[in-house]
Amino acid sequence: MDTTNKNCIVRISRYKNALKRLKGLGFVKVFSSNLADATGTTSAQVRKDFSLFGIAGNKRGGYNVDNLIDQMNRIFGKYDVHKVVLVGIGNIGRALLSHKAFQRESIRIVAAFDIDPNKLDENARIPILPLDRLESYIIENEVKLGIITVPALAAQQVFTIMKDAGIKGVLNFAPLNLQTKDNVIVNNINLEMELENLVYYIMAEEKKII
Ligand SMILES: NC(=O)c1ccc[n+]([C@@H]2O[C@H](COP(=O)([O-])OP(=O)(O)OC[C@H]3O[C@@H](n4cnc5c(N)ncnc54)[C@H](O)[C@@H]3O)[C@@H](O)[C@H]2O)c1
Repeated sequence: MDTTNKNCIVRISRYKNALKRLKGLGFVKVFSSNLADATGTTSAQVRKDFSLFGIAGNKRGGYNVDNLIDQMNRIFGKYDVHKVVLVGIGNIGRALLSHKAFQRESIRIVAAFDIDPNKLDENARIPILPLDRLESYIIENEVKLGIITVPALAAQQVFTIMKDAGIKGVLNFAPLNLQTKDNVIVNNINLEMELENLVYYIMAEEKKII
């Protein structure tokens, strides 16, 4: 996915969150200007993003909120169930496993894997299995998404197993950029970098240098 499309999908996600808020406030219709104000962009950008993703609606009379949310849910595949495997049951892995949204929504963690024999539990609500079963599990269950929450040193090895077994999208929490020449999308979540970024902007704002 190129950067333009990636930025656009991030904005669509923001529009969707804004729409949910506006719906909660009683809005039945919205204009592109409402969404632009709520997400810090311009009306022209909202309309451009909608056109790129084929989101239809009556521009002059306003867009129906429920209908927009429905169209965006389709873009994010909310009406299908997307199976996810998670590797590394440490602090972050456990937090993600117990996250309610992954239990009832369309994105569902179906199995977790670890190398530590003390952490395995085949009978848990989400089974925790040994790493050597990762490849066959992905293939047999046709899983397309993976989450990596192992230490940095182990992340590339885990990623290679996932990729070779057919995973197409990876959310990586380990602090390194995974190497891939294949058709796999990797989203790196680097919490330290994000915080550093925030610190910079707060400092810059205080000194009024941006
Ligand atoms: N904890 C944080 O606040 C935090 C913040 C930012 C980034 N991270 C990064 O996220 C990742 C996970 O962090 P954490 O705190 O949950 O780590 P953790 O040490 O608590 O857990 C890591 C887990 O991975 C397992 N593991 C190790 N090698 C493995 C392998 N080859 N295959 C399968 N499982 C393996 C371990 O047994 C352990 O259960 C790390 O890369 C860390 O740098 C963590």
